[in-house]
Amino acid sequence: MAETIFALSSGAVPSGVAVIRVSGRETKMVLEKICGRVPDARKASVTRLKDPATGEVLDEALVLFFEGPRSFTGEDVAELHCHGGRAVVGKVLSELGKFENCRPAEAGEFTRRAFYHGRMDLTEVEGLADLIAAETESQRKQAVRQMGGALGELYEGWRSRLIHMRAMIEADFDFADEEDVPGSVADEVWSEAAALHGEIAIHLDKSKSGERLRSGLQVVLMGAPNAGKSSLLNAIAGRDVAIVTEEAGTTRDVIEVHLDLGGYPLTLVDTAGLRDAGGIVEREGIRRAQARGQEADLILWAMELDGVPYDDPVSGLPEELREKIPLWIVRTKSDLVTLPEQDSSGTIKEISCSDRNEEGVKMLISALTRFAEETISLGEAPLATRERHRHYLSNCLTGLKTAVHANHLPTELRAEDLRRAADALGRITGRIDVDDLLDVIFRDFCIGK
Ligand SMILES: Nc1nc2c(ncn2[C@@H]2O[C@H](COP(=O)(O)OP(=O)(O)OP(=O)(O)O)[C@@H](O)[C@H]2O)c(=O)[nH]1
Ligand SMILES: [K+]
Ligand SMILES: [Mg+2]
Repeated sequence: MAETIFALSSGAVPSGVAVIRVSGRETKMVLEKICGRVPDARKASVTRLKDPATGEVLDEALVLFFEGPRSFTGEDVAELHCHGGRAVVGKVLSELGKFENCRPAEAGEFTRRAFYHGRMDLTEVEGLADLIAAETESQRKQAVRQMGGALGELYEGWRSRLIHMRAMIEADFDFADEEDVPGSVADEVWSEAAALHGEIAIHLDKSKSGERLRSGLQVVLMGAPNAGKSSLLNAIAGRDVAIVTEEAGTTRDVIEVHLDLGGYPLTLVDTAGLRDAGGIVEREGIRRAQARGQEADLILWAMELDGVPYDDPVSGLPEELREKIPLWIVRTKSDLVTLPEQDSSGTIKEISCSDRNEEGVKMLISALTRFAEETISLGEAPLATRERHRHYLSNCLTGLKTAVHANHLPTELRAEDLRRAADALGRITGRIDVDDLLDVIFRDFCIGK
């Protein structure tokens, strides 16, 4: 990391204040040249920024200096809080680019350096990315917890238990000839390994919750053409998102609305009405609708409320979706008929509403909010939040399981499985060779972070 990097780290200009961050070996030199001195570390000072060549004043800025390793990146870091005008920011950045060994930062490069200098583990890096992307209150909570190291600590704790187990086995091995006691240390280790397997399995089981919280629950509106799906989407979103007409087959594209329901993220998806007929475009729409249904956490099956008893309410829904995905029936256009409250199939939740009746829409929204709370409730324990975590957790479990059950194999081989299990956890936190992972993880970062 020979080069010093710089970037605009605050949002788009123009803005009231723009924060330009500098990190690397030349930071002090840069400060001397454009501020005239290196300010006291961690103390804000108002300073004139000057063009080092001509002495021309570029801006009056609030300058902060953090001496490495006590900084975000672990290197010397400066923050120049300039006025957020386009020309001001452009001029300061171009002056910084003129210094030798200084160049604009790449996306995520400040955080990458923080990781390299041991300021953050990989789960903390991911937590930071999630915090920046968080749109709802529950996403913010989960991200703050992960950025604070809760998930990394959990995994490092498990990993050190595994390392300890291996050490016990090796010690036992070394002394095997000397002491001839039945019921060796190894037996204890294997039962502890089995217990750890149980703990990790429970954690992995809950990981779907953490991932859903990051990406939002997927709720897909499906039903026959003209059932009133798009009208319902518009009513729930509170704005005119999808085209509504009396023509059957109006919607073709998959239309998404992102909702914040009581702090929980939920994506509501409108789709083409399902039917056999239709032209090329509509058939493609129907194919997309079904594909989207496959990924749903919940399908809302829209059908007109008509008072006619039905045997199979969801006869239009493909078989594979019915069996796999939770489903509610939403009886639409409830303003057109008045019916006594009817109990239908009993097992499927049924809600009546109409885009012309605020009460019905409110009922549906609160039912969806409860569904979100139940599906992705945040407990006390940190949750795995990414497919990447799930992948290595299952590798860890495989290693543990093999070690525990292979009592016909030599102890060295079983200890090797424990090592594999520990390494899998080390790859989640970044303690074990992760070079191949870094590009994927830092890809989501923006410039200046
Ligand atoms: N009276 C009444 N009419 C409704 C209601 N909801 C929808 N409609 C009407 O029903 C027709 C179809 O509504 P859409 O929302 O386009 O139905 P859709 O299910 O999205 O239809 P496709 O996209 O073609 O599959 C339109 O003429 C709407 O105005 C309702 O709650 N009450
Ligand atoms: K329609
Ligand atoms: Mg529609």
